Amino acid sequence: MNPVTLEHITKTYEAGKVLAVDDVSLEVKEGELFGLIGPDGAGKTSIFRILTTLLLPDKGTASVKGYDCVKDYKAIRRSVGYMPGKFSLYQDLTVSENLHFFATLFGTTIDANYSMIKDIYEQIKPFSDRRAGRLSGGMKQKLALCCALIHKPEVLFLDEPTTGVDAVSRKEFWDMLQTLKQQGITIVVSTPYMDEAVLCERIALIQSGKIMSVDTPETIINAFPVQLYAIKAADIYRLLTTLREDQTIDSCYAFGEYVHVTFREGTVTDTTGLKQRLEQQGHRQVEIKEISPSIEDSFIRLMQEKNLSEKNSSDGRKGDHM
Ligand SMILES: Nc1ncnc2c1ncn2[C@@H]1O[C@H](COP(=O)(O)OP(=O)(O)OP(=O)(O)O)[C@@H](O)[C@H]1O
Repeated sequence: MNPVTLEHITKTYEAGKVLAVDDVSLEVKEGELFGLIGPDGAGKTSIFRILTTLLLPDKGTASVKGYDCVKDYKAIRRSVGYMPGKFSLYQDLTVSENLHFFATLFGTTIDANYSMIKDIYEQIKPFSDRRAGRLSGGMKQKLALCCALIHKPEVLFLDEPTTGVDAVSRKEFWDMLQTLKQQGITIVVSTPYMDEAVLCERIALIQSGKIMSVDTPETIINAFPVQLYAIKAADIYRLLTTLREDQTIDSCYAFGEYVHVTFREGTVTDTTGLKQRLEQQGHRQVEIKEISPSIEDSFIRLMQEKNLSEKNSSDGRKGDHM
């Protein structure tokens, strides 16, 4: 049996008014580094809290290591490690006091499981007498990871561990996850940073509580159905407005210094013609090139398709009442 499963999990708040998780089914495989990728409010934390038994689902079933997330909550709490999104350690306790505290809570000692945290703890050891509240973001994150690992969990849940952390610490953190994975721990990690998706073996793209796609990052990228273009001009904002009005263009959105564009199905993709039209409309330094999509492009495409199908089904329902 897969170590993490969700079957038709739904979670609402405020007496059903806020739909946070919408009929989600997922399986995470043994020893996998699995990413839950989505923006703020997508439902990632709600899913983590259900899997770590801190929240009850409205509907559906979930299990971790074969234990039911509702009935077997005690067994789950013993066998998982959880690093919540918000910094969860005791700010007034020192680094070593925090670690001792979490070890004691799980009925173990730092010495007993030191091999588990050694590589990470060695990096914060020089600050072992410093209060957690006075550590840098990257250090706090390393300490939180040590505390989540101190009882040798079989499954590790990390909710947005790199949010608000500098680029170097983010890189170091992902290197640590790769090392932990090699020790056989199943890791489920969430992030709003699309560039981190490619560091996972498989990912689920989540938006408004719905899973839009689950696969390897590579397969999701390869499934992008059309050719993508990047267009640049001296005035990027005016370029975006012009492109939105162009009848041949299906979608366009700002992406760094470029606008990413796909053409409508059935239209002849004439980039030379488009360049000329843009220049005739006063755009300067126009550049158009074919590019390969990134996970972020795939996410945007899936989101647009989801919105369109929801709109069509809602229009259909309205039509039924007429
Ligand atoms: N206790 C709550 N009461 C009401 N609404 C909530 C509550 N917790 C979460 N929500 C709402 O549920 C939706 C999903 O939130 P959730 O925290 O699970 O998403 P997330 O992807 O983890 O985003 P974030 O990073 O912002 O926490 C959001 O619309 C959020 O505002």
